Amino acid sequence: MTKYAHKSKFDNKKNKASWLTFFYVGNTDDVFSENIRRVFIINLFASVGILFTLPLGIVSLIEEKTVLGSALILIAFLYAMNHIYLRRTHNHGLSGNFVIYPLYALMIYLVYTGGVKGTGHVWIYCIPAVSLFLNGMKRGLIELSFFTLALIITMFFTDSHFAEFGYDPELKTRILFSFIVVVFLSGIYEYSMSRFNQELKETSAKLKLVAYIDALTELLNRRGMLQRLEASSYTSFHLLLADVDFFKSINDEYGHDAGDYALSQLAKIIQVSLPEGGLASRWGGEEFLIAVCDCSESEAFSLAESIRQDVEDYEFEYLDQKFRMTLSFGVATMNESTSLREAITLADSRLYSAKRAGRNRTRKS
Ligand SMILES: Nc1nc2c(ncn2[C@@H]2O[C@H](COP(=O)(O)OP(=O)(O)OP(=O)(O)O)[C@@H](O)[C@H]2O)c(=O)[nH]1
Repeated sequence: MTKYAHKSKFDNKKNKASWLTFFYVGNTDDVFSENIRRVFIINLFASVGILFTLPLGIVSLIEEKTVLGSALILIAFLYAMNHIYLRRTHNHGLSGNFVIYPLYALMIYLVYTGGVKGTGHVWIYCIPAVSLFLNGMKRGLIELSFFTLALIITMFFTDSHFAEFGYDPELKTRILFSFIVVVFLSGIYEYSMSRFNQELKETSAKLKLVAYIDALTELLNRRGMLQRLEASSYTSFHLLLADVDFFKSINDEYGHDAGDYALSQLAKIIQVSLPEGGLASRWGGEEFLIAVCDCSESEAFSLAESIRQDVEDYEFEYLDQKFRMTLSFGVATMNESTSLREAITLADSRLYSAKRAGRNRTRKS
């Protein structure tokens, strides 16, 4: 029979955020969601942005490059504001745009002016990774194509300050090609990462299914049932605990495969008898737990009796063997005065009492 000594894993489980998550994301219980991951990474990008633009902006101002210095400090300020906004709202779509578009503009500006001592162009290589991450493959590649076009126009068709720093004329072409190579490599990386993430999601969905569904009967398993019952908003429902009578002798007489087949047929009989909103689970080897709500105790008792009768009348056929089975039921109610665990224990002891009274019967007291 059933033992309920252990506490469910689902009791009072909370995902606690680390201080780093708190710094980048703010208060959240949902640390592992895709949404929060994006918020975290955008703010991480933004803080890296601040870390570079603020000191470079100050240096530029000291060197009396007023426009460049002001632009860098303005970007650092906007990123800091964005951080606060994102922490509060978690609206990563808008914030992502807010990070990437000023970044495109800043990079083109740095290439055009040469930045500090003609080194402005070395920063453009951070663009592909940030753009692909924030926009995804498709939109990222489209935006990177436009950025590359803007880069070509700036370097080859404008009166940029490139030549003023005494670079070899070949450098522009090399910058362009090396940038395209970085776009290409970042694209491959992003593609393999998104494939990996997709596979991870599918595997996690499959694992969840295996963790909560019984493979033989395709009903909820005990863990799945407990999770659903504990998460339920109903403050009262009825539990019908069923156990196959003398199931060992079915196995012994007709074989284990016939026993398996009988259990899966039994699950179907139970499933079709369930009223709307009812839940059925394979609670243990040859035990099934049914939960029904929005009905009276006597209706719950009648449901148990009707399933019991259906099973008694059903002839199981496995290969050329025919056999019959019966069920014993224990029925109990969970409500304000009886907790879920107490109701399960009560249903279990009533089932035991039905067994002792001769089996193939339902006990509700
Ligand atoms: N075929 C099959 N048998 C199972 C499965 N799970 C448990 N069993 C068998 O179910 C039987 C349960 O036997 P018991 O607990 O002695 O109970 P019973 O024979 O049903 O007798 P009562 O419950 O006292 O009426 C055992 O022989 C288990 O091997 C399963 O998944 N498939």
